[in-house]
Amino acid sequence: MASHQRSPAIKGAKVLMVGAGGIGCELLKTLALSGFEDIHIIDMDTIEVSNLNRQFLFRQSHVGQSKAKVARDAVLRFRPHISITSYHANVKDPDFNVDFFKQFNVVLNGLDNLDARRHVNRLCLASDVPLVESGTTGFLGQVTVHVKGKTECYECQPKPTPKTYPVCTITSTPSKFVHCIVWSKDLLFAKLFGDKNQENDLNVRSSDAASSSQQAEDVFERQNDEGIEEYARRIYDHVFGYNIEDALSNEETWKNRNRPKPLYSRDVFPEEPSQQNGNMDKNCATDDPLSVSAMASLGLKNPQDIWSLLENSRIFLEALKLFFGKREKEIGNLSFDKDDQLAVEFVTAAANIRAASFGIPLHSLFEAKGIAGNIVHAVATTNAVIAGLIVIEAIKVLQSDANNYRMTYCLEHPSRKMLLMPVEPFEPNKSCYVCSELFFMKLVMILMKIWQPIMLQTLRRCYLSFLLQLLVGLCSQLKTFNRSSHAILILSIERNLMRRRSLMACFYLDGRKLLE
Ligand SMILES: Nc1ncnc2c1ncn2[C@@H]1O[C@H](COP(=O)(O)OP(=O)(O)OP(=O)(O)O)[C@@H](O)[C@H]1O
Ligand SMILES: [Zn+2]
Repeated sequence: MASHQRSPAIKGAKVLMVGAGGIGCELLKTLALSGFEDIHIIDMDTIEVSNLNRQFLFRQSHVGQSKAKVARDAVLRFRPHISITSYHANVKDPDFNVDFFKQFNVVLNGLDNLDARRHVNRLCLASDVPLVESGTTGFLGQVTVHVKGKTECYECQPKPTPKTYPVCTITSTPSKFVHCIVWSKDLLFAKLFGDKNQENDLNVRSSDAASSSQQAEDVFERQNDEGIEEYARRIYDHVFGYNIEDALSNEETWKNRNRPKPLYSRDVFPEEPSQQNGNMDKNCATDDPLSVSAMASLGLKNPQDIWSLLENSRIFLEALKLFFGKREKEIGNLSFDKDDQLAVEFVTAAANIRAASFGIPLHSLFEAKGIAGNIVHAVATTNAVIAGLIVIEAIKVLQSDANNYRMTYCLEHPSRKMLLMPVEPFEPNKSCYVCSELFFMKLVMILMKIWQPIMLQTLRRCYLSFLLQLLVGLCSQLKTFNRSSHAILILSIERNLMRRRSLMACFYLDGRKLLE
């Protein structure tokens, strides 16, 4: 690539990469081809078969070997004269301390978890080394630059927590397929196969049952004299028929919404379901409960097909019957697992039947599994684009081109015909408890020294970060002090308290006193 145009800043740079996975493999290759000659790479993992479709430095024969080492060897094959040092280790190991970080001109993250990202952020702040941070989720990705005192640190803004949905949307007014999946997985599956005593927002009484002798009973309980077929159909009619009819009786709810359609098994099946029965024998060959399959019984093969309402209804009944027929011992203790084929089939079918009732497009088992397991399939191209952007920002950092630093977002759909959206980095957040250099730290330390036993107990009990943020709030107007030791002190306090060490240990990291 640009080897003949290498700038001295690139050639002389010593770079630390953390993570040799999807982004890391691309990044190492791009760094090497861009003229970087001294690269260190840390990754704690070994190669798995599932990595091979996108982590192109790895081959089948490498499965089980260190990612960092194999990535190094693969790149050295086409760039034999550069230096690549690999560490098969956790970046949180004490060996990777402030002194270790100080030897680098820039640190580049290709990690997949918040915890390690925060740790690297703090070490970069403490050692005053710029950090280029990155992440991808399917088609989405971002690269951000964090330079102490100039731009915000990785922890200046709170990170979004996993998405949750209002309960009423899930239980009564779904408008997206994901709402149907959450209902199917967290309410229906949990109610039928999980712990019966657990609180659950699913309506447990059908309108017919309310007026009958079943009034006080849980309709999800199978009666003593009830056959599996009869039970499965009763559940079907209850959740997709009676419950929807019940919801429709509240006119207010549907004033501005499309009314759902109640579905009963007698309407969905053109003939008696006994004639539709799957071939359970197709499941007899295996002893592994996780491979029992309603799809196999019914001869449905392609997980990427979108089943009709009839097919979903057949899968629903068949999966329910298989759970009671072949996995009865587990009932009461099951929780949804994306690797449990029968559970995925059941959840997909139930979500699709509910979607059909609410006029929401149906999805394939493959798609439903992704949504239910919160799986976003990695896209190799996104990783490659992000790796390229990391190198571009790293070069700017090495050339101290601060005016041109950019946070770049990789979008799924073009915005103004652009898929990449560059934004100027934000300034450090003055109330960030990691990078803001406020008097409060001194205050915390004095308090700790005086009240060590009490503080230790209290800190162990409450959330440390909450406490620190509270103190930041109180002291945010006070003058700053001590620029360098701030982030690392936080790191040390957290690390030592979590390991239940003495409070004085907090003032030392890797044997060195942090503050006078
Ligand atoms: N604390 C850590 N120390 C060192 N390496 C880490 C740490 N945490 C995560 N990593 C590495 O970061 C990399 C992230 O890569 P990626 O997101 O592609 O994940 P993956 O495990 O390779 O793939 P997937 O999770 O999608 O199966 C992994 O190789 C992982 O080992
Ligand atoms: Zn910060």
